[in-house]
Amino acid sequence: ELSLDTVRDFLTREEDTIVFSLIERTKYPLNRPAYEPLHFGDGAAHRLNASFAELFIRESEAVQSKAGRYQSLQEIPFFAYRVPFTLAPPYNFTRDLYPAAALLNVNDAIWSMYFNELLPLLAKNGDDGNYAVTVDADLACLQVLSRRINYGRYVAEVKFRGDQQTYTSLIQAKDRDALMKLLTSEAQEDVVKRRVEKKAVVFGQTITLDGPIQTDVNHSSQANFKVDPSVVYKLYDQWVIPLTKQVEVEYLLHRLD
Ligand SMILES: O=C(O)C(=O)C[C@]1(C(=O)O)C=C[C@@H](O)C=C1
Repeated sequence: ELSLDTVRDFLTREEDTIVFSLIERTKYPLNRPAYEPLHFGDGAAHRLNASFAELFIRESEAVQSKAGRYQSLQEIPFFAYRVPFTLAPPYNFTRDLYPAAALLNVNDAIWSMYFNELLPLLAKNGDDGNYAVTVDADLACLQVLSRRINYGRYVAEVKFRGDQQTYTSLIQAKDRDALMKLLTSEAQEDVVKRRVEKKAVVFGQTITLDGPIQTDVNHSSQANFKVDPSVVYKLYDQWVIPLTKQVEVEYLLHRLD
């Protein structure tokens, strides 16, 4: 049963997965060659128009697609596939989303944000050649960020059902700004950003048998966390929440199609 509480619980639990997946990526150096166009042999003719990261993610998603991952609308791949059958047992997923807007997503924006903005803040310079495990860690980050952000479809569906009259007139007027204002709760955004920063403080500590676990975000700057809590705050403030809201508005604009 979808409600504002259940969709917010879902987003809250995804925070844990996001923080842990970022922590995993920080284990590896930047490993820049994994993100540059691949070359085989000499000359321009041997240059592929894709990086190792793109090939790895495309192939990984193809396997997962065959295994039924994208049968659930909570999951949206970065590359499009036509897969004739799935290997997984069939399951009748509930269809909570409005069909005309169900597949709407901002994966392209998530992809470029992750590689161009976030990754340089996460990974230290260096190259240890462990490209497959590194890019596997990128894939885990991308998948959870995509699931969280594109879950804005479900949040928007709940909000629409909760106030159909107001939303319907704004949708009919195609009033983006008013829709954005109506679905925004600044108090909730503040809770989310401060909580996720605290999770980075708590989850990212080196655990020893003596001493208390640190929970105070403001007095923890001297400590050495696995992922910088201020980067996690910034990730939510600048990208995760704004993109989620973009998904919500786009979903609503197609809610009466
Ligand atoms: O919880 C909500 O109501 C949401 O719409 C989700 C979310 C978020 O991305 O965390 C986005 C917009 C709101 O202003 C508050 C929070």
